[in-house]
Amino acid sequence: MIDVAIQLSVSDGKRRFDLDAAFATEAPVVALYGPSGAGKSLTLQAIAGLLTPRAGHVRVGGKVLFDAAQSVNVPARDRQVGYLFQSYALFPHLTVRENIAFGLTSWVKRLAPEDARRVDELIESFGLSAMARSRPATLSGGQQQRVALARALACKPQVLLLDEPFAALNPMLRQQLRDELAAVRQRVGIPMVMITHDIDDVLALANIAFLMEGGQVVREVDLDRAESRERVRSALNVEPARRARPNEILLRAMLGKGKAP
Ligand SMILES: Nc1ncnc2c1ncn2[C@@H]1O[C@H](COP(=O)(O)OP(=O)(O)OP(=O)(O)O)[C@@H](O)[C@H]1O
Repeated sequence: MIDVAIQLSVSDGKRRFDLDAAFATEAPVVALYGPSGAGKSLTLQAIAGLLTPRAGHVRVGGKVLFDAAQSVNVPARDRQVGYLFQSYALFPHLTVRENIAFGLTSWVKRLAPEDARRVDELIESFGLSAMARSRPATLSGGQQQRVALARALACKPQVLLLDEPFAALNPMLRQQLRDELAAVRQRVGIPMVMITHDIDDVLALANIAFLMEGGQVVREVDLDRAESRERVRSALNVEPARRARPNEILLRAMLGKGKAP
């Protein structure tokens, strides 16, 4: 269960943005979808504890991570949240293995034997064994994404937050890594909240999509409902003129961004 209701404002002196976002769902894969500047990244940062809302709450899997009324604000490092940043944010001077192990170590704490085993398992299961001693700059985009994903999972998160997980990848690789991510989610069994601009990501991975606009959640589409599925499935039979991206046309219509065919 992910239950988010947050109000916060950010300002750089000249501009101010007010976020007032709320959504709650039992669905395992949640997409936050919407135009640039809608407040999706700020929402993810507030869930992770990187930003503190002035009001509201963040509850994940029955745990209260933030509740303004009850003065609860679990520090980011204790939230058990895995965060995959848009550009992966890998440390260029560390090897693949060191990157994955990073959150499990510190200046004073060396990698414990059980953590080292976990890191090695992740390296193996993400197909990174051959490059475990390489640095990120020598890896392909897809390999870098796998390292970032393995790093996000290393500290056994209770939820995985993904900010545009496929944005940096070419279209061919994107489909392959969507499949891999779906398989990883099945394997680790934790919920995911994913930001995306790409309708195909929503269709391939999400159980529910929340459309964000102007700092608010303005609509939800339950992709598990038979009716929604039927509309998406019927997209495959639309006339040739619309065949370029039929899924996009339909989902845009459902999310209120255009006309249904
Ligand atoms: N510190 C800040 N000061 C002022 N405005 C900010 C600050 N941080 C973010 N914003 C603004 O808040 C709005 C929402 O930002 P956010 O990054 O959440 O958008 P987004 O929906 O994730 O967009 P994108 O899809 O382009 O990443 C944007 O207009 C952004 O410019």
